[in-house]
Amino acid sequence: MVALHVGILSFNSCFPCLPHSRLLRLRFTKRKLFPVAAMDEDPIREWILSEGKATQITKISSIGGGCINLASRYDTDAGSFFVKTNRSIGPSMFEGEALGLGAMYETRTIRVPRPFKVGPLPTGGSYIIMEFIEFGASRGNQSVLGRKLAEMHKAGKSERGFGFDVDNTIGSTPQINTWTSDWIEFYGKHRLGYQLKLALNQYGDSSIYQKGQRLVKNMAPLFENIVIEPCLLHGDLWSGNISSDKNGEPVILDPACYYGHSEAEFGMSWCAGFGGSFYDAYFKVMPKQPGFEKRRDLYLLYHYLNHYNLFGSGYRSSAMSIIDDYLRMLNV
Ligand SMILES: Nc1ncnc2c1ncn2[C@@H]1O[C@H](COP(=O)(O)OP(=O)(O)OP(=O)(O)O)[C@@H](O)[C@H]1O
Repeated sequence: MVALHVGILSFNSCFPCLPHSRLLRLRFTKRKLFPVAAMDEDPIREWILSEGKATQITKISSIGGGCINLASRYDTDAGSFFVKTNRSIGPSMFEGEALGLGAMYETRTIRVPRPFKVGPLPTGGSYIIMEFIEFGASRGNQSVLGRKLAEMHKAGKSERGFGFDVDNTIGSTPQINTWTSDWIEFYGKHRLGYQLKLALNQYGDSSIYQKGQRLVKNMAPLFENIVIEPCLLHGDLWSGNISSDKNGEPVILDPACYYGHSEAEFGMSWCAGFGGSFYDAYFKVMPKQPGFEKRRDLYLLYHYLNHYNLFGSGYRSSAMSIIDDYLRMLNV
């Protein structure tokens, strides 16, 4: 198969009986019909065998676990690569993932797979190639995870405010990351407001929409007496996206990165199993801010609303009771 990537020679080996002139004609026709030349027909192989510095792909095996994309391991003489493909969605989703992984990788704090390449598949859809990580058996040490996550929050700073260079997705829901200088405005509009609008459009749920918007307009007192600096967040930190490498070092995967309030990172904590040692280690590096406890549910709310929008009414009551509690607490 490697030979397929070296143009006329490889063609020759596939059609050994054709006279040279016929071969050239065939090659020409093929190029005309398919502007993407043979070398580009499998851009994943092409990248691995060029910039990936491999001369041979020895094995390709599929990896289960993900819900949205097809995942594979490519073993080569230059090591292993992790590849995800999506047959219907264009490269923008993986570009968002690669930018997020790249930003986290650059902080040199917590381990994340290094992203290598994103592109379109010639048959439609897209792919991402990244560093393959050999996972260990355990979930890793909670206090190391807490410390390294806090180190990432501390190191990942933004000069453009809250947001990210591209929009990305949370699950399969679009996540809008328009740069905004004010956190309360960003969280109200692009996080809670976006999900509330989705619930209104999707389910006609005007009750949750109206109450939720009332909370958005009146939530400023929850942020009194704190300075909120934009920190690089993983954005979708739940147990399915947390692992450890074979040395027991924590690894975080599959991000929905943006620069936001550090506390928003705990919005998926209801599915993350963070224990006391995790939080103790985290707060040693990123001290707990006044009012942390009273904002906790506000950050869960975004993800409960997203689950309501993705998976239906089972999550509505959790979202609604958070909104009702805040409206009562704020007396609005
Ligand atoms: N860099 C990597 N190296 C090795 N294995 C990986 C790597 N990244 C992810 N995996 C494995 O592949 C599986 C699928 O990856 P991932 O969860 O990113 O897929 P996805 O379909 O994009 O995500 P999801 O459906 O969970 O949103 C994971 O459960 C994990 O076990």
